[in-house]
Amino acid sequence: MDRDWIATARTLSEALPYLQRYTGAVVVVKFGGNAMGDEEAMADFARDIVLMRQVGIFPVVVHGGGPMINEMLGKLGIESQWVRGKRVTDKATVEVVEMILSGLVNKRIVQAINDQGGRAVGISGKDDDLMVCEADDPELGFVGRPVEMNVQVIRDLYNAGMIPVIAPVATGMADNETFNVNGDTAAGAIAGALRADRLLLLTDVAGVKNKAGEVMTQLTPEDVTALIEDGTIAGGMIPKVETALKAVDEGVRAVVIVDGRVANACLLELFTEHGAGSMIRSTEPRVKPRSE
Ligand SMILES: Nc1ncnc2c1ncn2[C@@H]1O[C@H](COP(=O)(O)OP(=O)(O)O)[C@@H](O)[C@H]1O
Ligand SMILES: CC(=O)N[C@@H](CCC(=O)OP(=O)(O)O)C(=O)O
Repeated sequence: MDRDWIATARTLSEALPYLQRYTGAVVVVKFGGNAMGDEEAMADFARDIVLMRQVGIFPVVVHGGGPMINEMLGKLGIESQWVRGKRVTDKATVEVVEMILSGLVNKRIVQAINDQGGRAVGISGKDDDLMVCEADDPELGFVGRPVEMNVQVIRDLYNAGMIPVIAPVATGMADNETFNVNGDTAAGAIAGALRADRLLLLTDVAGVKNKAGEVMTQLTPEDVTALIEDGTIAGGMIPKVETALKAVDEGVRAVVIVDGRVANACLLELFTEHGAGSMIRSTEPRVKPRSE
């Protein structure tokens, strides 16, 4: 028993350099539907987020919810087609997407964080015109590509001690338009606009795998392009790596694709030497300072 307490104290002590490194850092965490799992996984994620805020990090949660959307569409007898990891979205589908993401999933995460003592506030890309989109591709219907980001609402929330939890649903340029945005795309656009220190993309695999099925701990933009071209990176992993490249290009220091099924995935990545998953980072020095 005594030994366990000693180990706990040592773990905390060893985390000191990482705690110091990340104080004041903005960390955007994309919580994918497949990583949400059961209540325990949700509570575990929520505890990590609250701990991050407690030690002086500004966590910003952007979530998905693809499996939950599928479940409701199934009940309604609506089928989805997928193109390059994105859901083809007609009018009926976008209504279900908004109900499930902004309603059910967003509030479930908010509640889980608040249950752990955090102060989560749930919004979508529509609130304060956070994310304004245009149609990504005519083939995809109401799938949005963010074209205008207004991230002040996020800064206002985290500077006031709150944890923003954001559903990837957005407004369009025209009145009454609603767009379904891929969760990874939304997280990348938000991280880019905030020039975040880290973007963690939580998913249900150990990282990006190469042809031999091994997890790659570091990836360059050239690796990513080659792996998409030869089909090694496919399906839902495509928007993730494309997001990572774009985010790094926009000034995010590093993007890490992390296994969200592992307990304390965020803490493992941020606060231990071990790190986790696949990292895509810029070798360029930061050009633009982050505005407060
Ligand atoms: N090269 C690859 N490495 C790892 N996963 C890959 C790769 N190519 C395709 N995938 C698939 O991408 C999936 C992750 O994307 P997705 O299902 O959209 O996750 P999430 O719901 O967490 O956002 C993995 O479960 C895996 O099946
Ligand atoms: C355009 C598009 O594909 N939107 C996604 C939004 C949810 C999402 O991204 O969920 P995950 O992160 O759980 O996959 C969808 O309709 O499923």
